Amino acid sequence: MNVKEEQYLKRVIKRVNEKADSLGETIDSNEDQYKELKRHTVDYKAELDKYEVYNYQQTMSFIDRRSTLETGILQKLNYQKSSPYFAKVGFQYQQEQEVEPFYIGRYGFADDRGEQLIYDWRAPIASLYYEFNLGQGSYESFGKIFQGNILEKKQFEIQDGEIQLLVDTEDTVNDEFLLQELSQSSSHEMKTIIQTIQKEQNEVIRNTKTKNLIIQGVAGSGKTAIALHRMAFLLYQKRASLTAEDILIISPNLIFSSYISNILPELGENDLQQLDITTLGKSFMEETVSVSSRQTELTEIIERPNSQRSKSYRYRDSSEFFEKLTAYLQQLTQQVVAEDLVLTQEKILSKENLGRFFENPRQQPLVVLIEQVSRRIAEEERLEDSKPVAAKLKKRIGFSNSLSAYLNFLSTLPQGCQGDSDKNLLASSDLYPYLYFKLRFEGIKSKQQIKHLVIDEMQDYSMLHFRVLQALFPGEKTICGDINQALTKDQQPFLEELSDLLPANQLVTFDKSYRSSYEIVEFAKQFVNNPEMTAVKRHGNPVEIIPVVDFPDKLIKLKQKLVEFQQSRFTTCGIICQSLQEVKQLITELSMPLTIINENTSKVEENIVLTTIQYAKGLEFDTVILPDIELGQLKQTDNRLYTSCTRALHQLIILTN
Ligand SMILES: Nc1ncnc2c1ncn2[C@@H]1O[C@H](COP(=O)(O)OP(=O)(O)OP(=O)(O)O)[C@@H](O)[C@H]1O
Repeated sequence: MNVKEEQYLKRVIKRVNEKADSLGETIDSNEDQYKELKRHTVDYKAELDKYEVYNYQQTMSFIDRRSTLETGILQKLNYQKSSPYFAKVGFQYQQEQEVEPFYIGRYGFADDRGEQLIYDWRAPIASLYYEFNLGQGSYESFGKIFQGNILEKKQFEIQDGEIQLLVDTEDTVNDEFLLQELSQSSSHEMKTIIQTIQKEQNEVIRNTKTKNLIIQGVAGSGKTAIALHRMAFLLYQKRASLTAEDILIISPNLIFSSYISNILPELGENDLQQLDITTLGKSFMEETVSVSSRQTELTEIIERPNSQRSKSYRYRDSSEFFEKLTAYLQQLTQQVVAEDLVLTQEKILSKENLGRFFENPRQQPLVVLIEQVSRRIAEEERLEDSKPVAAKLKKRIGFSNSLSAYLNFLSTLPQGCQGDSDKNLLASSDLYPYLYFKLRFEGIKSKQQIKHLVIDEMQDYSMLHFRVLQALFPGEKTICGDINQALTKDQQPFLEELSDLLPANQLVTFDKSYRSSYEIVEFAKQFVNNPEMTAVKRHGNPVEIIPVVDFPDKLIKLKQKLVEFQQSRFTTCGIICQSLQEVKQLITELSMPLTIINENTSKVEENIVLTTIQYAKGLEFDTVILPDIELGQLKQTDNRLYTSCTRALHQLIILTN
């Protein structure tokens, strides 16, 4: 029992309560005022002129907006009543005698007298907690560096207004706290990690300078968590110029979107917009053509990697495909300048001179370039109208729109690689190649005013995806993923290519895994070639490998494990299959409440989940069961097996044929 800290906590909670009570009263009186105004406008409808009505409406909308704001503040105060802060730093500024205490919490709090009793975890002063051990420390605020000595660091676990745990720590974040945090059971929603952000993670979260930040990290190293905390930090830091509407997250599927959707609201910010890559791509298409499902293509590539379809889909990610696409675009330009241009009966522009107009260092879209060139020719040759010139040049391309030109390009590809796009249905694997083509052919107007793009699971996108995204969203980006978790391809030159593509980038690498127990990380490491990967020293059960002889035997053993899970302290279990076929078989045989995750699943309702790695990636479960692994698979490198194993926090069970 630390009397001083108990007293401070009481004082803070008292002030929070006072503020919450007074705000509660204000909200109630706002509500009364709103109702009163509404009643008045209804009762006196016939007598009010249009200006009075307008005035009433304006006042009501103002009250409404104020109430929304105040209700948000009240929610934060209610949280603070129970758990106002989690850390304290005692800091002695250089050349000062006094040691000032700073308490750090999820939200900041100043009482009515303006005394800052709690600092938001994103405030500059909180860097002292995340970045420094006891001793010398500094932080930057408004461009000024404040230096001094950190003489005290405490970490708290406060629940229901009571101190449950209090430790003095010399380090940045105390290990005991981290381990306690990591040993908790998971839920189907991602949690905030503000209490235990690690030094190297903090540097990324607080990085405001890098335009394109790329985070390559081993499974469970906190990439997604960090990317989201970084957004919360930027929203706080740049609140005058950045709002939640300015940020867009590209997420791999619906279930992942729902898994991460509560982080920003928990941190007191509005939720961020999320879109999958196909929906985003489709929003840039003016044509009324449909686009097939990316998830169906991914399933084909994962489950039948050698089928002709898979080869054709994967071909679109290859450098050969990109070279052919670029060459085709060049050929179209060549066609435009291949012959002399008859301007009038007397005037002919030689093809050599025409060619000079078409030098294109700024890589303008071909159609735009033709229009510009036509205007220049008309000006130089004193023609009345540039349109007939443009029409003649466009005719030489042979296609009136990007889609027909792109479909023609597909027909020039080697047999078996042409794919199955047509004028009514574009294959998902053709969507971004097509958008790239369109960008270079007639251009795409960027509609969205997105200032920051977050791309998670970067390894599952091709360079063409990134080329298009960079062209459409030239602003800031946070891109994270793990090349060893690539679902569909060998990603060796991926990071180099990505770095070359994005200007002003910084690549950060994380090797420490926080999600899984030591035993699980050590086991999973054998499936990838990454000796750098390390685990937090949090021990758990050994990985269980259970041989099964046939399907009925498998069912018995699987059911038994599920019963054990239900009796354990764990709350979430993921059964991750190698194929959809296995999922289908298990659905009919496992007669118990479980949630099947597929393309359309947006919420997990049950504790047990049945799915494939395509949908489980990015997620996590206390217990993971892999029901259909061949013994031979355990002896070789395998991205998908690595990804599957690392979904587990505490327990990994593998049933082998
Ligand atoms: N500093 C931390 N303190 C507490 N928990 C952490 C910390 N860093 C990461 N974690 C936890 O580790 C788990 C993995 O985090 P996250 O999903 O962000 O990792 P990831 O690198 O995106 O994983 P993957 O690539 O395997 O999907 C989460 O449960 C997260 O809360």
